Amino acid sequence: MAGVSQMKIVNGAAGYVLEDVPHLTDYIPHLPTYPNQLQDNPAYAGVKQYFVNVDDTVAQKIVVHNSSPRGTHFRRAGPRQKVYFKSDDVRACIVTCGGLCPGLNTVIREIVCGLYHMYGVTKVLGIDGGYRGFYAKNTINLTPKVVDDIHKRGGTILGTSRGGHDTSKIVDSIQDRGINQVYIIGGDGTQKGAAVIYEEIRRRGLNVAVAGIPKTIDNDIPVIDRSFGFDTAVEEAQRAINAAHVEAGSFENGIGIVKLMGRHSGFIAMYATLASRDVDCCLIPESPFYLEGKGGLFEFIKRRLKENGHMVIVVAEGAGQDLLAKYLQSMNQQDASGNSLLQDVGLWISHKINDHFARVQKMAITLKYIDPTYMIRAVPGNASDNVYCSLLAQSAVHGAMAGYTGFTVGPVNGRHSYIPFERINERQNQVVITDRMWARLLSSTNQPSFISPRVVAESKKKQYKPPTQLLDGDRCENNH
Ligand SMILES: Nc1ncnc2c1ncn2[C@@H]1O[C@H](COP(=O)(O)OP(=O)(O)O)[C@@H](O)[C@H]1O
Ligand SMILES: O=P(O)(O)OC[C@H]1O[C@](O)(COP(=O)(O)O)[C@@H](O)[C@@H]1O
Ligand SMILES: [Mg+2]
Repeated sequence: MAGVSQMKIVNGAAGYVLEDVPHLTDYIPHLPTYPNQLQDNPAYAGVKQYFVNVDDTVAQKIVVHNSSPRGTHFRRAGPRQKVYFKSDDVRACIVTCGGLCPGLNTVIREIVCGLYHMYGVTKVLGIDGGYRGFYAKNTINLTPKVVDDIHKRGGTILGTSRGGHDTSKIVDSIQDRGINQVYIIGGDGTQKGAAVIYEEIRRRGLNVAVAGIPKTIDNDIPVIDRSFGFDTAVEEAQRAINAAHVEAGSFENGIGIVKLMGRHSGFIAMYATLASRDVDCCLIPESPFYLEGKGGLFEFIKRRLKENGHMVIVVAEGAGQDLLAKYLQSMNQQDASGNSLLQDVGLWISHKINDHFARVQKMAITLKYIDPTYMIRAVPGNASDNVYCSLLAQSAVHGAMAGYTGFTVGPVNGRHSYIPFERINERQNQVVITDRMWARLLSSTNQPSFISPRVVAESKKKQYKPPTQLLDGDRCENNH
């Protein structure tokens, strides 16, 4: 695209590649620097080598062979010895966009407290109601006192929205308010919005750092190990699965169906299934399935009911949409952000199962459908997500103070890194059904793979690789 800055790529020895993030000095040379005041902070005085070395980078792939090139790396997140902002000059703002996610308030809290306690920054504005809040709403002054206990609440104290991204109005507002650090918390759509905001800021030559913090319960953001809120959502989903199991187990031929969020990525359904062990079948968008005939869902349900007398099915909201489109008239509706609005696969599948067992099998079943929808995301972050959110927020603050911009922060193989927007926005993270994690799921539920033996044989013939090949998925959790 014309006018879009190029990703900074640095090549090194033995196939080393650094996919670097932009720095304010790339387009505003000779910016003054200041010593990082953290070096005088008693809390960090005892930390051996507290500052990150400017050359530290994080490898994207950590499973390598002796002949492998060193591969792609990202800049390591963390505090730098030199900063590019004087504390008194910083005017930061925080915005939350897209759907809710456990931990949003924790990230807000830790950005405010991180700026205040680590860097002495006192001017932090909250943008009310997502991107459109930049130009259509008032701002909120955020201080450590205001955010003190917000991490205990679900949602976002700033409010959020879909749609309403108007780049030039947003950047006008940033400029008019004298904001020089923009913290943008949101999912795949939001990070795309952050990338165009960064480009416009750069085009105008503004001394403004743009930092993205990836949020989504769907875990559909690539490169990073996982997105915050995902862990909490999987934990909350257990409650729905437990209820489905209890209900199903209490009736003869009981079937419990739980629909879980996951528009294009089935991570919540997959992890909730693996965690629960009560699930007999998990259906996700990445793995097409069919209902009738040999190897189909109906045949499997009949067998499981015969063996166990009851069963639990977990279905991700984006699963089977192609099947539904065949039966129902596709409405092709979109939300304000342009995300497609899905048909209710849970209701549809419940209806199909009821109908099949009544009409074709002439067998009495009791089916209970549970749709916890927003209950898995409108909750505060759990302990692990809260710690994770704090690290994300602090890494973002360190990056912006050090003059980095146009980046999303996140852990890559456990090490927090600054990742260029291009890499975050180029694709969606999805369950790789040829990776081991999905195989683990299949072996734990013993459900059909819904792939015919002929297709498996043909794809094996086509894609034969030596048995020691590295797996394709770039995320460690898929490849354990
Ligand atoms: N391609 C895009 N360019 C600019 N802004 C976008 C783009 N996609 C989405 N947005 C904006 O990002 C915000 C959040 O997007 P949405 O898809 O609703 O949620 P999420 O960020 O959680 O995926 C919305 O305000 C939307 O207008
Ligand atoms: O009803 P809403 O608010 O549009 O949210 C529904 C969608 O939000 C999600 O929870 C996650 O969406 P984002 O993280 O992309 O905002 C999806 O799983 C779900 O499809
Ligand atoms: Mg999204």
